[in-house]
Amino acid sequence: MADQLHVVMFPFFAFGHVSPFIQLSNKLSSHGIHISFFTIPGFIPRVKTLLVPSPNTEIVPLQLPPSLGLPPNLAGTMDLPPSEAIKLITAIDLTRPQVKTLLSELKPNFVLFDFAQHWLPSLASELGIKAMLFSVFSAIANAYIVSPNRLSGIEGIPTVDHLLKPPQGFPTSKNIARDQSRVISTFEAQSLVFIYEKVNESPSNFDRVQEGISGSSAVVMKTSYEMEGPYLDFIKSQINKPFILTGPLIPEPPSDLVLDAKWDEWLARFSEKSVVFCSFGSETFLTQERIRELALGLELTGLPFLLVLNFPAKVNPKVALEDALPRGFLKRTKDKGVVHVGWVPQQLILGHKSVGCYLCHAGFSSLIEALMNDCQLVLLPLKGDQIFNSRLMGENGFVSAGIEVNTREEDGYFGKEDIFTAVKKVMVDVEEEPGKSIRLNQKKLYKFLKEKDVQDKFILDMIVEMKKILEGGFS
Ligand SMILES: O=c1ccn([C@@H]2O[C@H](COP(=O)(O)OP(=O)(O)O[C@H]3O[C@H](CO)[C@@H](O)[C@H](O)[C@H]3O)[C@@H](O)[C@H]2O)c(=O)[nH]1
Repeated sequence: MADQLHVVMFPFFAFGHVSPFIQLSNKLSSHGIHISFFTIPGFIPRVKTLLVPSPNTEIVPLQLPPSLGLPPNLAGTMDLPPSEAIKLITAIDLTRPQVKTLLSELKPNFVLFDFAQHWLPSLASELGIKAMLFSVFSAIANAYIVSPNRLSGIEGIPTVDHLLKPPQGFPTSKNIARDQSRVISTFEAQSLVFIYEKVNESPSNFDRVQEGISGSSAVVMKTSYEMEGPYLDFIKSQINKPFILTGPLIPEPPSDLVLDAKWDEWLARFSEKSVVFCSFGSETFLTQERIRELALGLELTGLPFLLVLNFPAKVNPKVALEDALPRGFLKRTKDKGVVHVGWVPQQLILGHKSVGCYLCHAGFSSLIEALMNDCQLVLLPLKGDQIFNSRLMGENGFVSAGIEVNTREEDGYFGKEDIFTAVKKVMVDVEEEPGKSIRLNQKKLYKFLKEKDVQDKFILDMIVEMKKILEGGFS
């Protein structure tokens, strides 16, 4: 089919990035778009369970160079100690010749790439292929962190003090601010500094994004006006490119449709919408102190809970968990709580009828998965974009469909009472404010996410925009 659009997907190889690229692939392939999905061997099993099988879709393995000593079956940053995560970016940079060969053979119309591959647009352009940066981050996070005017008037790497100030024109209202002038805390600003730092000769993530955007035919974002209107307007005012919004990309149900009996039976012991599911995505880890306070806070709520914890690579999870959990905790809570270490089928758990609340790090896909399953949100962001997702969704945010856990300005500390208070607001005190309004807003968003035609239109519009770009309607 000569007129079938062909799109190569080239995500950064961390699951939080691969996952939205898969969801977009599924939507596009269901509308007849041919998808070639680049991934590394360690990811193939997981990609296969989520990528809906279709004659329109193929997985294309990419080999990371062995010279960096990365594990051969690496499945993203979660398999690397945090200090080595940068190696994955370097390894992706080194795939450039391989990517060039693959793109010249595949001859797609478009390649969608991630924040790290700043070199991709020029390579694609040599081959007559259109490149588009697909940002898996929310507009609010993009607006605060990588808006081109972020570094205006700043010499060198921004400090925490610089990062405490939003870029000029960022839509702050007294609503979103932590106090009268600030959107984020000192602890949160500290987690952003690395984004602007060069590592050895490698460009900073900020510079990678700027270069990636500047070479793109359009910027593709996983969001919508309903969710992020003011932040989209701001980012559009800063970037002179067409924007394509994919909408929230409601995930297709995973192909292993059924929840393991082990989880299903345990969850089914509790009443409808009563269980607090608590997890932190694929690459966010809690310190021992945070684990202890979180566990005690969950116990205080008296609600049933499923707590999923993970630890950085090379840490012994059994030992780390034993050290972190309060003495006697597992015994005291054995009738109501489970603590699990390792991967869980998150979408299926959120979809279980007994799960009513999701306490999480505010990873963007995790938020959408919770909302589409009609779960209440308790937000405990720890770094980067999570902070802004949480401000967006939290009590005072534009969406205001969840509650943020109160944390300390200087070090992000929270105590068990902070967990208890936040959960109680959306799960117990539901006839009082703020729980009442938050639940109403959560329901509005749930309805928006469930409107199939509305969601489908984002993808139909995207296809129209892509055709326009090919016809020269856009640069
Ligand atoms: O045990 C697990 C853990 C995760 N997931 C899935 O993994 C995805 C995780 O998505 P998300 O929470 O958005 O991302 P993170 O894994 O936290 O990864 C990163 O990438 C996101 C961008 O997509 C950012 O928002 C996060 O801050 C960043 O940590 C979701 O589809 C989950 O369903 C599982 O199925 N099982």
